Amino acid sequence: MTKPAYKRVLLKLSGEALMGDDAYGINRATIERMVADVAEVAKLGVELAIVIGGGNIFRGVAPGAQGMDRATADYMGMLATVMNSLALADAMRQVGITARVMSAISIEQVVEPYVRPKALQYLEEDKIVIFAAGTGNPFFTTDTAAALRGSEIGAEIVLKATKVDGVYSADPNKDPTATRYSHITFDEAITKHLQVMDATAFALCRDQKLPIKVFSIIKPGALRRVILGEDEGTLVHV
Ligand SMILES: Nc1ncnc2c1ncn2[C@@H]1O[C@H](COP(=O)(O)OP(=O)(O)OP(=O)(O)O)[C@@H](O)[C@H]1O
Ligand SMILES: O=c1ccn([C@@H]2O[C@H](COP(=O)(O)O)[C@@H](O)[C@H]2O)c(=O)[nH]1
Repeated sequence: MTKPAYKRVLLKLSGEALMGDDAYGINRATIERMVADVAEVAKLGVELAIVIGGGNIFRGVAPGAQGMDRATADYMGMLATVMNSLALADAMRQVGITARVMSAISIEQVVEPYVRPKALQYLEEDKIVIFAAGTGNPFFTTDTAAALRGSEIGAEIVLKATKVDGVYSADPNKDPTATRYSHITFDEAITKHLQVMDATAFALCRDQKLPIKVFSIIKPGALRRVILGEDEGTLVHV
């Protein structure tokens, strides 16, 4: 009998990874693979809330936003996460998973607003909750939204599913000599300026004593291994 190591988790899915090998946007095969991974762990009985990034469509700090008012660019980034959230929920629906998208910004004709008690109710009903539009505020990221919502819903851990298989001593995509940590404290990650997540997200999780696991969403079976508490990725802890 396989027993999950957690009862409730906040899964942060990389927006950038959604592109697959495409230049931008949502790659169909990639989103279907991500949903298959999620379906596999949902069956284990773990309550899942998801935050998805927007890097495959728009980032307020990207070169394409240069010259724009930062807050306006950030709202565009948040809307990009709404699109990804809707695509994710729809891909889940197609394989028989019930998901609810809740937005931090008000666009009620499209998606229901984020209301914490309602989100908790959905989780208790074993529905997957997808938190869209980040924190609802410019100058933040979806990593911080994951830390925030994870804290609000009483998740036991934030799982950052990204394109790299953990936290490295430097960006492994830029420095081939970078080495991977199996675990690292929040304070070390912040003082070493490790940019796999932003410092705001690290600081919030540290203050709330909410551990983070960074792992690869590309590696087959990695999400399941993380959920089962097996040795995978990097644990960031107090
Ligand atoms: N010390 C580090 N260890 C690991 N990855 C790092 C480090 N420093 C920078 N990175 C980079 O951080 C990236 C992951 O963070 P990023 O927020 O850019 O992406 P994401 O969360 O996967 O995408 P999105 O923001 O679209 O959801 C990795 O792909 C890696 O290139
Ligand atoms: O709380 C938030 C979350 C996101 N944004 C903007 O959206 C983009 C995309 O999010 P990523 O975390 O980079 O994938 C981000 O660059 C911001 O521009 C935001 O303003 N507030």
